[in-house]
Amino acid sequence: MGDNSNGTAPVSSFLADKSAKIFVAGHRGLVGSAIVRKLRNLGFTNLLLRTHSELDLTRQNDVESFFAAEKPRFVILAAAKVGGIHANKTYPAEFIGINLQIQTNVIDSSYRHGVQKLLFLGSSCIYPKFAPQPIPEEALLTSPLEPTNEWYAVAKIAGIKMCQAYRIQYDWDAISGMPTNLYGPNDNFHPENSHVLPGLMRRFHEAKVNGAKEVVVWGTGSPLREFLHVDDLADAVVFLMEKYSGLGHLNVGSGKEVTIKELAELVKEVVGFEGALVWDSSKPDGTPRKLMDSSKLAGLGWTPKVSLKDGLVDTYKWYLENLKQ
Ligand SMILES: NC(=O)C1=CN([C@@H]2O[C@H](COP(=O)(O)OP(=O)(O)OC[C@H]3O[C@@H](n4cnc5c(N)ncnc54)[C@H](OP(=O)(O)O)[C@@H]3O)[C@@H](O)[C@H]2O)C=CC1
Ligand SMILES: C[C@H]1O[C@H](OP(=O)(O)OP(=O)(O)OC[C@H]2O[C@@H](n3cnc4c(=O)[nH]c(N)nc43)[C@H](O)[C@@H]2O)[C@@H](O)[C@@H](O)C1=O
Repeated sequence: MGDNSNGTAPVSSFLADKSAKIFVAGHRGLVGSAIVRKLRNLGFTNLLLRTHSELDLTRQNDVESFFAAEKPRFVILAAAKVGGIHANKTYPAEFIGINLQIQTNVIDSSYRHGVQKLLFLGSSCIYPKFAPQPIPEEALLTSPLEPTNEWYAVAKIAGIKMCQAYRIQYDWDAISGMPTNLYGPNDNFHPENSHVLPGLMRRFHEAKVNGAKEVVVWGTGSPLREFLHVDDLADAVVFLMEKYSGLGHLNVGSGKEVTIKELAELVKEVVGFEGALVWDSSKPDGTPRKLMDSSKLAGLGWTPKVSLKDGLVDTYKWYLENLKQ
């Protein structure tokens, strides 16, 4: 727990012991795989990893037995039911139910089995639909959520509150980071259920390969989104594990926003598709704008490094090398 003058710095170092056992939950996903890359690059040698089929985190007894047997020292919770606007709208029961189950099981078992520190990941969708921009952490629970993702957001808000409650009642070091929209290697490129960036990358790529004249893009193109490369997020996760032990959740963003129209033009250029964009305004826009205020994290000394253009080039390279066409 924090015992420094501002009460938010950890008492012991995360980076000091590279043999510490760290459970990265969701290690094959976009975020989990980037965290594993980062930890391995830093020299960590004792990562505890389980695939979904090896350990279903919605099963309380299995999670309990796993923690009892393995006793990790640190936990980074990057396992969740995740998806873009269409998936969130279509599968509300899964987005609230699975996420509540995973996070409740992992947070509670971590506490019960002596985990020294846990990091929970939420999302910028926890904030009200019409939050002030850029969105400060204090905007949480001040007005209604965006309906397309309220089920997921409610689960994520419960995760933040659970970490806070365990810190208050048990003096236990659980922290929460709220990333903005992420992208990068190992993203989900599903045509309907993905987020906008991988969804468009795949659609433009397939249109280029098939010689299509146009590509359909959802909504009006006017919503603004803030994107962060997942390698920057992984860097921020390690930074938070090392430097932060406060009660409040912290925003993790790039500080830069683009309209969906600008994003679509950029992805089109990176992929090299030369046809036209057609806007399908029957599809939802979602929240109009969600630029986060990440100045608290910046104040602790963390800054992102990857520009959107460089990140897109890197992601498209990964896509070409890794996806079965
Ligand atoms: N992607 C984004 O833009 C953003 C993500 N985040 C947060 O980051 C975290 C990770 O997201 P992301 O990496 O994008 O998601 P992914 O879908 O890429 O990865 C999620 C991981 O969780 C695993 N998982 C899901 N359900 C279970 C389960 N029941 N038991 C065990 N493992 C399970 C998945 O395994 P499998 O595939 O085998 O099911 C997968 O490895 C989430 O908490 C998300 O809210 C926050 C902001 C933005
Ligand atoms: C990270 C965050 O992600 C989700 O929120 P979102 O930001 O609205 O997610 P999105 O990436 O799916 O869409 C962004 C914008 O882009 C437009 N859009 C255009 N064309 C496509 C398209 O082809 N696919 C998608 N998915 N969107 C498209 C789309 O209509 C919307 O205006 C949350 O549900 C929640 O999961 C969460 O936390």
